[in-house]
Amino acid sequence: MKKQDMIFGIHATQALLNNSPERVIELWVLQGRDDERLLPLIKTASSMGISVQKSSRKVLDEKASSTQHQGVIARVKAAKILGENDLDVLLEKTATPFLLILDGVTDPHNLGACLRNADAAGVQGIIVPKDNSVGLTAVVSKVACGAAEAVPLFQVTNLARTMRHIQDKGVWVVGTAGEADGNVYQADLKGALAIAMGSEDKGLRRLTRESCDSLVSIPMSGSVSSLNVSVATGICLFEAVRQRLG
Ligand SMILES: C[S@@+](CC[C@H](N)C(=O)[O-])C[C@H]1O[C@@H](n2cnc3c(N)ncnc32)[C@H](O)[C@@H]1O
Repeated sequence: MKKQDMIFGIHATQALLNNSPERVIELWVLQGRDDERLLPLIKTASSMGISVQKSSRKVLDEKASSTQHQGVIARVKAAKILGENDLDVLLEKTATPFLLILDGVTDPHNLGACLRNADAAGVQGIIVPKDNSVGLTAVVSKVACGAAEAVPLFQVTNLARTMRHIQDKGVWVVGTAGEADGNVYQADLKGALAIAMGSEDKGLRRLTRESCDSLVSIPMSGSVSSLNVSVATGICLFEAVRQRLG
């Protein structure tokens, strides 16, 4: 397990300082970039006693292995990996769980976008299988715009078993697949709920699909056969939000 990580981007770094400042070891900011968006961040970090170092763009690009750092990189202690026991703690204290299951999403941009959607929709936690899924990388954090530091990600060994476990605790699991008979707008998404999304290439695995309480599709009118998983996630989560608000 890695003991340290890099997180970059203004929103991701700000969220980290807000939610888990104890994880931040030091910040590197772009020399001469004392602009309006970076200054509050620099001030917050300095007030917490976190060292802030000025570096050239070239150094920042190298540290982030990316040019997408927006002039700020945080060196952080790696986040605690959450598992089945942590999920139980969440379920104990949550009256009406609203969860997202991602069955093998491998593209960091997709996981980042799903985290961002989940945060915006008020999802309390995301469940992913430990194997064959992307974890919380720096790119995921950057794309998630702060949501990776706000929404807990539970990495479980056996997804089907975890699904049965949350079902035993009263959570209704709705899987999504283009060929399902019922559509997401007809489904009841109001109670304790987990919405399960499949991977980019294969969709839901057979066992995951068979473990769902129901399956829904998003109606498609055009010529493409499926939506990007993060787009489909946003549609399903916000249909649930619409119903839960009503
Ligand atoms: C890119 S799709 C996977 C396509 C894959 N070839 C398949 O056969 O399922 C990734 C995930 O997004 C969701 N998704 C995409 N389009 C959908 C649709 N029209 N209805 C329901 N879910 C959809 C599903 O969770 C799917 O597993």
